[in-house]
Amino acid sequence: MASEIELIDVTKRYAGSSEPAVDSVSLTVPAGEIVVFVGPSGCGKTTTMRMINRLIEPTSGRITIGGTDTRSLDPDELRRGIGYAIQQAGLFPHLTVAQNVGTVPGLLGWGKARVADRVDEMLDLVGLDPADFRDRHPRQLSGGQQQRVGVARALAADPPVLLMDEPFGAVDPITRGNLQDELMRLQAELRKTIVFVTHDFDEAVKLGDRIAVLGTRSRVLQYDTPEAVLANPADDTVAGFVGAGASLKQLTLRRVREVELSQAVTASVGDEPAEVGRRLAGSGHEYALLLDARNRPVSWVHARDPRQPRPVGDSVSLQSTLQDALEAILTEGGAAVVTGARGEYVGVVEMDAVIGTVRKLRDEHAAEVGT
Ligand SMILES: Nc1ncnc2c1ncn2[C@@H]1O[C@H](COP(=O)(O)OP(=O)(O)OP(=O)(O)O)[C@@H](O)[C@H]1O
Repeated sequence: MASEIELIDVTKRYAGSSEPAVDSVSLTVPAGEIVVFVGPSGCGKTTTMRMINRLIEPTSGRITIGGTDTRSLDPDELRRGIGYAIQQAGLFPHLTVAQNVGTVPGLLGWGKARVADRVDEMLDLVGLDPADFRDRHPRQLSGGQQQRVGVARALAADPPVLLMDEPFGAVDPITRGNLQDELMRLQAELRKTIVFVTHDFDEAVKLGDRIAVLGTRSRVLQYDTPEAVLANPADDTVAGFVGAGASLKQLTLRRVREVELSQAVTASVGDEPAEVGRRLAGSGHEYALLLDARNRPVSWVHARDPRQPRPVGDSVSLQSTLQDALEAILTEGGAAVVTGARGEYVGVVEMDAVIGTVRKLRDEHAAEVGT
């Protein structure tokens, strides 16, 4: 069960600072969604996030979780109900992986056997073999493994709310991508309310159901879906943050199944070249796609040279992103073959269809904001 989080006019003034670190922020995080706070260093992301679990007490304003004012709860009790994952994982170095993951369930008074079961279930969930990892110490883990344990620990007591502060900030880009993919897979299953802090805009686009772009003192510059922020940055500051290549980034948000597919001229691998030539004649196409007995694409043949097939290299599925499709189009030179669940030919995606989709997206979002 997830809970909505609401920040109402929340301000934080640190003692001795003339300016507030967070100035009157109001924002609703819908239940079961990932909201990413993204903004430059020092803008107040961490302060804003930590006020949610009262690691930092707001100077004024109100925060509710599932409708309950957090000030009405004991801070320790509040924090046991909120998962918290941070950069460098923040594991206790002298405790084993199992003891780290079992910390909050232990504090909640769960019995030993139940905690042990839960630890194994959580390690499994984040892709670590419990038999191999439960008795290790954090120093015996790679950075990526430590981050996985950090996520397992945050989820162990099954909290409805998860706060994640640059949780994948300290690992290499490939591990980071894998951890992001895993978080998305977990979230599809768990549907927690997640607040995620990063200064990496691409990470925000990939993970967020919504993105809150924050400026100085945590002022909310734009709060919208990644599609809308990319298509229509609210002002120059947001545009600067979105950075170059906004249209290319949009391609990672759209799937091949959303694009109108074209049909290639097809023939069977065993067909006579003359038959292939007949099919191409008058079709307006230069190439035919040869399919095997199970309808799977094998090679392309050119009308002028039907005896010299060229193997299909890169193909995409209906679930692939348009970025993958574009990559395949460029590799294949013209069109990318699209296959279904069993590898069967479904259609082809062409450059024009990709361009058309990006243009349509931009028009839709332009219409929404009335520009
Ligand atoms: N304990 C503190 N006492 C005084 N000022 C603080 C304290 N913690 C943070 N600040 C100040 O508050 C502002 C916001 O800090 P915060 O850590 O929330 O920003 P951030 O956006 O998370 O930054 P980063 O991305 O660099 O982690 C900064 O100017 C910082 O110097």
